[in-house]
Parts: sequence; structure tokens; C-alpha cells
Amino acid sequence: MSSSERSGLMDGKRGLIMGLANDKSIAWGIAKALADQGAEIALSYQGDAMKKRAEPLAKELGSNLLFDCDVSKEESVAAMFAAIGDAWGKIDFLVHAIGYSDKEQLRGRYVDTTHENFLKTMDISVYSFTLVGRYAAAMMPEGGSMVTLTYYGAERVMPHYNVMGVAKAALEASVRYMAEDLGKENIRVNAISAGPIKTLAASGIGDFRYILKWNELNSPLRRNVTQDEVGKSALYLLSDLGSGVTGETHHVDAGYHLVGMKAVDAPDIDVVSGRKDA
Ligand SMILES: NC(=O)c1ccc[n+]([C@@H]2O[C@H](COP(=O)([O-])OP(=O)(O)OC[C@H]3O[C@@H](n4cnc5c(N)ncnc54)[C@H](O)[C@@H]3O)[C@@H](O)[C@H]2O)c1
Repeated sequence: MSSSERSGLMDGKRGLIMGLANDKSIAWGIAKALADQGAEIALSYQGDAMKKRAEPLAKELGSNLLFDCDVSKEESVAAMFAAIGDAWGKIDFLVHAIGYSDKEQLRGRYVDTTHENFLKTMDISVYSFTLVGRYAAAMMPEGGSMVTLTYYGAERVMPHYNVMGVAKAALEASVRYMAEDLGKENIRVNAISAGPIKTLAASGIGDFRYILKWNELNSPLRRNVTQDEVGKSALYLLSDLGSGVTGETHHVDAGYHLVGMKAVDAPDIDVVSGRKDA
């Protein structure tokens, strides 16, 4: 949706979007879609390396609430929410677009996942949503809406997704439990299951170009989705348009999740070239 189609769906709403790495981030696609509709946005990134990319993006949105927050440290999360509380008092929405696993283990066999990486992956990719959801809910006295990002590798085995698939399955389950816990407070909790998109995090997954090409050739829409399309779906879930929806995992993947086997008209491809000459 361009600003010319602005309908003010998010006028008067304020919230936090976590997981900004650069302008390819899904967090950025969502931030743009919400800002276009009038939302006031606080943003978070992690670590000095991301700061120089995050600062101009925050400026572009006119946001002066930009935080360096490491979700594996509760004191970092607490400090950020305290600062947002000082500035705004309350919030209406939260976006969690954060995931992590050692990229050496996003190839090869799942069964070889180390204990250390299993725990770290679960901490950053699963527990952190529960943690920030708890802090955010405390700042939503009149209700609100939360969205996290997941992937089809939670439901089916995907090449190289390994421990991230196990983590995303746990994340989707935690969305359902959080939806029940917070529903009585008029807080909705949903996940968007996005199709593959070329981002910093995705580049750590083995053979990602092959996965991208396979989805493009075999999804019902015969293409991949964009960060802007994920942004538009997040707008639906975070605005009043999604008022009756909670506990849902909503696929924004050009329909790939319903596919059972290679499309008859799709060319076969190989991992090395990305596409085999028939
Ligand atoms: N790109 C895809 O193909 C795709 C598909 C489905 C779901 N997702 C999910 O979307 C979300 C956003 O990823 P993205 O693809 O936009 O990539 P990205 O690299 O732009 O974003 C990932 C973010 O996670 C943050 N992060 C990692 N460890 C952190 C920590 N300890 N504390 C705070 N932040 C931390 C990074 O700083 C980064 O901003 C992730 O949950 C990812 O699994 C991505």
C-alpha cells in the first residue's frame, strides 16, 4: 500500500518493532507499512554493528525512540521498556522479528545440533517473544496486538533449517499459549509465517538461493513474497482489521504451505546452478 492509499488505520497507535538489521529486514517492511497508516514507532536493533544502519532508518520514520536491545539479557529488555514507558506511558502493538542460530548448524544434520546452540537458538528465537510479550502486555492497559515471525520449517522438514525449525514450532505453540493468557486483557497474539525473503538472517541458511528459487517456481502464485507484503499482512493483524483474530499462524508465502510436490510445469533445478537446463 502506498502512502497515496493511506486510510489512517494506525492513526493514534504507538508501538515497538524489534529486529531491525537493515533495509532488507522484515522488521523494516512492517515499520514502513504501519508508518504509512499513521503509526508512531519505536525500533530496536542489536549491537553496535547494526547501529549505523538502524539510525538513518529510524530517522526516515521520524522516530526518536531507537534502542540497542539484546533479548538474551532481561536487563536490556527491561531498560528498553522502561524508556518507552517514560516516553509514551502505554503502547498498542509489538512486533518481534528476531531469530538466531549458529549458522554452522543451519546446514548438515539436525541430529548433530549441539546442546549449547539448541539452548541459545531457543532462548533468542522462542523465549524472547514470551519475555518481550510480558513486558509489552504490562503497557497495554486497554488491549493491543502482538505479532512474531515464523517459517514453514516449523511444520515440515525444510533443507538445512534444522534447529530453527524446532524453534519455530515452539514459537508457534507459544503464540497459542500467549493468546489464551492475554486474550482476557483484549491483547491479541499472532504469528506471520513468511515465505523465504533474502535478508541478513536468511543468508545464514545453507543453499538459501535454491530454497528461494524452488519456492518461486512451485508456489501457487509462482513467485516469492516481498517484505512489503509481509508488512501489509502485519498491518491487518496489528490494526482493527484483525480485531477478531488471535492465536493464528497466518501464512504469507504465495501459498507455498499447501503444496504437496513439485508443480508439473516447474522446471527441475539443482543446488549448484540454481536452475538446470532441461
Ligand atoms: N527472511 C526469511 O526468509 C524469513 C522467513 C520466515 C521468517 N523469518 C523470520 O523473520 C524474522 C526476522 O528476520 P529477517 O529475515 O528480517 O532477518 P534480519 O537479519 O533482518 O533480522 C533478524 C534480526 O534478529 C536480531 N537478533 C538476533 N539475535 C538477537 C538478540 N540476541 N537480541 C536482539 N535481536 C537479535 C538481529 O539483530 C536482526 O535484526 C526472524 O524471526 C526470521 O526467522 C524470516
